[in-house]
Amino acid sequence: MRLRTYARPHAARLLVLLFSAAAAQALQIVGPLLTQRLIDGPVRHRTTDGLWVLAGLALLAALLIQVSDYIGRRAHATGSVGIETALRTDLYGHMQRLSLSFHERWQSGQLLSRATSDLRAVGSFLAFGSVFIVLQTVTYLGVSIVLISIYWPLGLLVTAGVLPVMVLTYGLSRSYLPLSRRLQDEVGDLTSLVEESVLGFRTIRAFGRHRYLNEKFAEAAGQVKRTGLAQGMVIARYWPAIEAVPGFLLGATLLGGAHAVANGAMTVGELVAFVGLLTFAIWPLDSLGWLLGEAQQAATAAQRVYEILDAEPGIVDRTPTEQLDVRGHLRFEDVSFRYPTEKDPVLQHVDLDVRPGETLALAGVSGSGKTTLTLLVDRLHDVSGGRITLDGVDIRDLPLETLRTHVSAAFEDPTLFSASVRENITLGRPDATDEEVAAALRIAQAEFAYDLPWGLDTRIGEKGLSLSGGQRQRLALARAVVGRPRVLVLDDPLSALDVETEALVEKALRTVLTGTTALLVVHRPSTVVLADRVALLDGGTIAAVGTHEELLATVPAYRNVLDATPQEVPR
Ligand SMILES: Nc1ncnc2c1ncn2[C@@H]1O[C@H](COP(=O)(O)OP(=O)(O)OP(=O)(O)O)[C@@H](O)[C@H]1O
Repeated sequence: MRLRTYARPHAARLLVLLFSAAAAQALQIVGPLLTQRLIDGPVRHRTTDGLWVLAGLALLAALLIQVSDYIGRRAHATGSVGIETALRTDLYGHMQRLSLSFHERWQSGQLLSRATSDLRAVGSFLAFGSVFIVLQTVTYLGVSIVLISIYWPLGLLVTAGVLPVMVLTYGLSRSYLPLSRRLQDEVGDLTSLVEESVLGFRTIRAFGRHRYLNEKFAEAAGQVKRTGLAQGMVIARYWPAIEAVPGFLLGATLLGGAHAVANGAMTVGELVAFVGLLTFAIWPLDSLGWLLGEAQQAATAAQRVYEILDAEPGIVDRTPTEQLDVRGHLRFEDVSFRYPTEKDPVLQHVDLDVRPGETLALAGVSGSGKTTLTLLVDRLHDVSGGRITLDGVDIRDLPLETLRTHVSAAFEDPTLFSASVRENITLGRPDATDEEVAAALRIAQAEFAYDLPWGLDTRIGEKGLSLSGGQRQRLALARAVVGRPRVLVLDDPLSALDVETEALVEKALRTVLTGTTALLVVHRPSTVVLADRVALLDGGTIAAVGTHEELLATVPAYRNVLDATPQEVPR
């Protein structure tokens, strides 16, 4: 019922499918009825009178069946693809709106299997199964009425045949549904495993763990097999019984029909027509069982899809205020944050005041909460307590788009997309000019991009040209600084650079940072020099704030944090 909104725009096509399929079914019934006329007419009276009319009608019926079939199949194909596309687009759009916490909680394989095989099951059922359930029910009822009108005792018997089929199908679905859900979840886990091994191929090879992973895969695949087999066993238990019903009906019809003909209650032609029509009643009976199974599969798939569609985006626009002319005054006021999956907060009572144009470095031992703090500025996570303001406005009261236009970020792990260099750089600012892109590349010391085979149009990222870790990081930095954002959040963006390139990037960054408010996660003394002040994080709270020299002189813990940094290289 919830999916009907997706079926509604295709209602016309579904109706065409329903009517053309109904017409085809009705025309099929003409065959046995013409046979009856043939046997009880020309055959019985050994004459050719009316033979050509009957033959012409049979030919016409056959032609019309082809035409309806063509129309029906066309309607089905366009409807099914349309519904699936609409659902897939919505699902993808919704996944993009969902918060970082959602994506951290869900395995990507589970999302993938929902967006592919589950959607396919739902789309195909909406455009095919649902229509045919209606159609087969109507056909069954229609044929039953014709059978009752030919010879009511046998007609009633055939009509009653639907009852055992329904009972058996209900039993089948009760055992089959939980297995079907389990199988779909297990396929999701298997997809995650495959994805992980593809992405982590280098690490797996380097550690010689491919055998271990093969075993893990075999175990997961074995589980999928066991569930698939269990499903097969359920079908094996119920299906022969369901199939036996039409067989029994045919036997009873032949026996009862022969009696009726012998007693003169039926003509031979009527018996032949009855048996011929019976096959049209058997097909809906058979397929109803199968269609109901499809319906159950689609219901499970839809349930899995709605688990994503029903997830709240979490981070949304709250009564947005009008657009700001952002100066870049960033304040953390008694900010605390707890990951939804954790009991204890990661950040507590964080008070920071970063003035417009100021660069504040965040230092602290690993796990002290530096990255988490940077994620709050872009609202990738929302604070659990306190507030963050930009020019005095709570960032939750700013439209997300405004906030993310003014706040730009580069993370430690530079993700590049399978697109051109230019598209990667202008990801957050599609309207950036060539000059702005060139300036960003200069600042990030990423001018190597011009020397790539197709310059800035060279495709990089997955299935694109391979770049070194340092090159990727420089492009990610260029992406962050393009168009001179008001607020810049950089999480150790120079970690993969050699000493010389780092010095060059730092020199160029200095010019950007003079006019930009920046939060800079630092791990080594060389990067700290870019900052006007440093905040030392310790166990999620601010332990000290001051200039690099002040902290070096007065806070022993600060000296330890920077000294302990493994990448520090004498310069
Ligand atoms: N998605 C998450 N869910 C739950 N806990 C998390 C999550 N991400 C980080 N944490 C925890 O939050 C704490 C702070 O992590 P964070 O990454 O902010 O530290 P960090 O100071 O940036 O560390 P590093 O210098 O190693 O990058 C850690 O204890 C970490 O285990």
